[in-house]
Amino acid sequence: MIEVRGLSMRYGRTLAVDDLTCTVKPGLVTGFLGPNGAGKSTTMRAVLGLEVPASGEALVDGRPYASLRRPMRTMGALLDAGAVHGGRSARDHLGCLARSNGIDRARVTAVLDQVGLTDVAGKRIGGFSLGMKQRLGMAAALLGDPAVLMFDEPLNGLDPEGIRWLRGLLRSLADEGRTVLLSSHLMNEMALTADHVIVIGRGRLIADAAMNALAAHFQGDVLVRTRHPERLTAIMRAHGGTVVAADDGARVARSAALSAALSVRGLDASEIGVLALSQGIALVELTPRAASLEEAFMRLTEDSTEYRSESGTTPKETVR
Ligand SMILES: Nc1ncnc2c1ncn2[C@@H]1O[C@H](COP(=O)(O)OP(=O)(O)OP(=O)(O)O)[C@@H](O)[C@H]1O
Repeated sequence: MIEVRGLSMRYGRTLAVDDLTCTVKPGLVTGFLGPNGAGKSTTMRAVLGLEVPASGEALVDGRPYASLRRPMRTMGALLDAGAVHGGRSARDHLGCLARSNGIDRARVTAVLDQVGLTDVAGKRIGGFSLGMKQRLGMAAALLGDPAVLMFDEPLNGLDPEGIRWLRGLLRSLADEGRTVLLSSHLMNEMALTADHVIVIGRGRLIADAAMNALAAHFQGDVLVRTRHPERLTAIMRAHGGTVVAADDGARVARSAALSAALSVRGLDASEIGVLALSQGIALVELTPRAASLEEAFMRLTEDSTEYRSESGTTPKETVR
């Protein structure tokens, strides 16, 4: 388990992490999401004890990482896949790590196999692609067979096959009961990878929710096009619908040119159709629209920016 409690991190005048509290639980793949500069890497560095917090703390299995007796056996991390000695072979690199951490040499062979690098284990790391370096970084993180794993943007540089492989690996690690945290700034990628998401914006917690709860929270709307928007809006509101003018877009058919587009939430398409019929209102279009998680993410992180510009503070909105 990883616990972050009231963590704040500063770089000079920049408050990179602002009173962040969250828990990463075992048995789940947890996505750590936020736009560029949100504070994900800084939080991960704090978890590894690489930065000193301005306040608060980050604990791994109940203890600060720096105080762990055998850190690599408790937690494996990959922050920067490029930060390896290019002159060594993959096997030598892992062998050195194993030796200096008192880890059985047999683990080197095991993790090389686990990440699919056995065939190139004797080659110099300098000639590795970014995807291969990501796999090597994974191997190093797995070397101590730790119960907690943390990866910063591990999907970067992987081709589609590599991404599929990594998703399978993360799933199997979580299924073994390990704690798995990975960061990304791409919500759609995370939707296919994570069971749970922690979203931050400008260093503050925006959402901490199961992936399916987040998807349900951001259900899509129904696009309704009619020549009688006022009457239809009134009847839909009377029946619990939330109605706003919809973005008409550029692709309005000529037959719909005189109509207005409405975005409706709280009523489904069939309910809207029945209400329109009951009032004798013709509909030009009735389209349920699914919100992608990428949109949900944009809306979540936009909210934090909006509040900031209005009041100078960002609220802690936890979607549950
Ligand atoms: N070494 C540093 N010195 C000064 N400022 C820094 C340093 N590292 C990060 N920052 C600042 O702290 C904030 C958080 O950065 P961080 O790298 O943690 O965000 P991130 O969510 O990981 O972003 P990305 O997705 O771009 O990696 C940003 O405003 C960034 O400019």
